[in-house]
Amino acid sequence: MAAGADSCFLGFDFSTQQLKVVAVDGNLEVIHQNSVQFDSELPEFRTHGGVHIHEDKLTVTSPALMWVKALDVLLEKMRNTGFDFSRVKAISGSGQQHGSVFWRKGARRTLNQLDPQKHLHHQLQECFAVRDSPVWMDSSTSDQCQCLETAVGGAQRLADITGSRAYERFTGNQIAKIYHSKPKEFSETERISLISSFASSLFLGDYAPIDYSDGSGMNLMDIFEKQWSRVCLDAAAPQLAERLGDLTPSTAVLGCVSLYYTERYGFAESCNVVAFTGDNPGSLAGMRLQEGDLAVSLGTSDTVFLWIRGPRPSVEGHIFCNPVDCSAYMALICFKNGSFTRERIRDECAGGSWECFSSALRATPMGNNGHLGVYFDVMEITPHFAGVHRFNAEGQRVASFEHEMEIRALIEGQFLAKRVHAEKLGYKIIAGTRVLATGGASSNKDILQVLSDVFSAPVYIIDVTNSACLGCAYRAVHGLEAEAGASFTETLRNAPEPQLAVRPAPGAQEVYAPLMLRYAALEDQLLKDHQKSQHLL
Ligand SMILES: Nc1ncnc2c1ncn2[C@@H]1O[C@H](COP(=O)(O)OP(=O)(O)O)[C@@H](O)[C@H]1O
Ligand SMILES: O=C(CO)[C@@H](O)[C@H](O)COP(=O)(O)O
Repeated sequence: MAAGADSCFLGFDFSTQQLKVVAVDGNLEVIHQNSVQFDSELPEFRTHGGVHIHEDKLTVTSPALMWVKALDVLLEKMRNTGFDFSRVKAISGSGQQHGSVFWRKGARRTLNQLDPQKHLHHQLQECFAVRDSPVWMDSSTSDQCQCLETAVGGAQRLADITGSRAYERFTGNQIAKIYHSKPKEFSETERISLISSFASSLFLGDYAPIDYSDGSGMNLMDIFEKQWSRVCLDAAAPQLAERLGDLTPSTAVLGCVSLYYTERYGFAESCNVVAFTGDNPGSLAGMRLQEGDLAVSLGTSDTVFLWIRGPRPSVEGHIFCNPVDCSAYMALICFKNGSFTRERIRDECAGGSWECFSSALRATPMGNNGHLGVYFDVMEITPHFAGVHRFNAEGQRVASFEHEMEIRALIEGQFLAKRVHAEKLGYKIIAGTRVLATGGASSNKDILQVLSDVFSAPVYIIDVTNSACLGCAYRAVHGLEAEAGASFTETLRNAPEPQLAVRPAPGAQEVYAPLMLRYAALEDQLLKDHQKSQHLL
């Protein structure tokens, strides 16, 4: 790698609950980490878990200005620790996927003329035509999803173009909802960004393009042609192409940081901004996923993702363009009931302590003596139903489990679901399979042990639980070399390898192989019951 050891690269992650940053030096060693928690450090925005859940329980938004203020606070925290911004050669970053920011007419001029004497949030407060941005947890756009699928010729046809059938959180459907429900705000909008491209716009002092990988999560982009799909744009809203701007390769250098950052924080004028992307694509880069590996991210959402070459989009799961290799793809499955559900069960069954939660996992046997649970506190994405459902070893529904059993049922249920759905996508666990874990809950070894047992495969972790930040610091390094043709793997060959965290316990395969079949059948039945109750069958 070309950079000297005294140079440095930053990776930001605008995720659901916090803004985080990781800095690596020219030897790819992590030299700084910092974060801003939205709920506790920016209480004036009154978020819970970084979001506002509206009265209908379906609409979920976050104030765009909160993310701007978080950046003010984060950069000041870094400066207060003596962080030397003049060493930074390039930055990149990621954002929670699918969320959208609606810039008001005139916002571009404000971005172009940022005054280094003032905070960003003071200057940008009038710049959003829609103050509360829809985020990935929103599930209020079923009607728009139906319209889009009808317009293109069905769910599979939409997946063949965009990599996914219509999903409520996907940006095109969210834009269609805003167009119909807030026509005035829509007409005042000059640009629509994803959270990732909104964040890079803050650094560039100008509108940044949406990258191919995060752009794949919109139901608007043709993932094979890597351009907007005319039929999808037309189905969502008028004059959308001009409001979305161009798409860009995820490895592209977009320009240099604006004067605001050089004058206020001492960044070098030559500091490059490499395209920002989605947090899951960022994690793929951070874990340096190889073909054959399976990554499990245990953040606010839980996701499973894979590196793939010959994508075959289907009506389950998503195909995104690969963020580090333009000729490849990634498959992703998202589960909405992740950390918040684990926190609820921790509070109800383990006195609010992760240590007690872990003790319960250690005290209970693999397979939970046949007790199985499905814990969907909110409408799940994969599969699409809600509710808490508990079953005893005989398959009979029961109303409750004792505390320790409940904790194991939750974690086993979450991981059985991941394996069942990964295998539905065609993934096979074979000898040599590595499961790479990341996200906040990957710091919990007892949770990782269950993951390893359910998948009957060793689990690896990287030092930094936030692989999206690390991945984006790596992408910043690679961005400077990508134009000359260097591959991500070559550029990152000296980065630390993921470390083995846990191996499956003896006998795990025998316990979980039959449980997987049982879980899959149960989930199918619960889905059918839900569809019947909604008159969908
Ligand atoms: N020791 C732990 N055991 C299990 N979960 C944990 C532990 N520590 C933190 N977490 C979970 O990590 C979550 C945050 O994960 P993170 O990946 O940072 O989220 P995001 O990137 O979506 O903001 C918290 O909501 C919390 O539930
Ligand atoms: O919707 C998805 C992926 O499709 C989520 O994974 C979001 O990208 C949110 O990420 P976290 O904040 O939970 O990491």
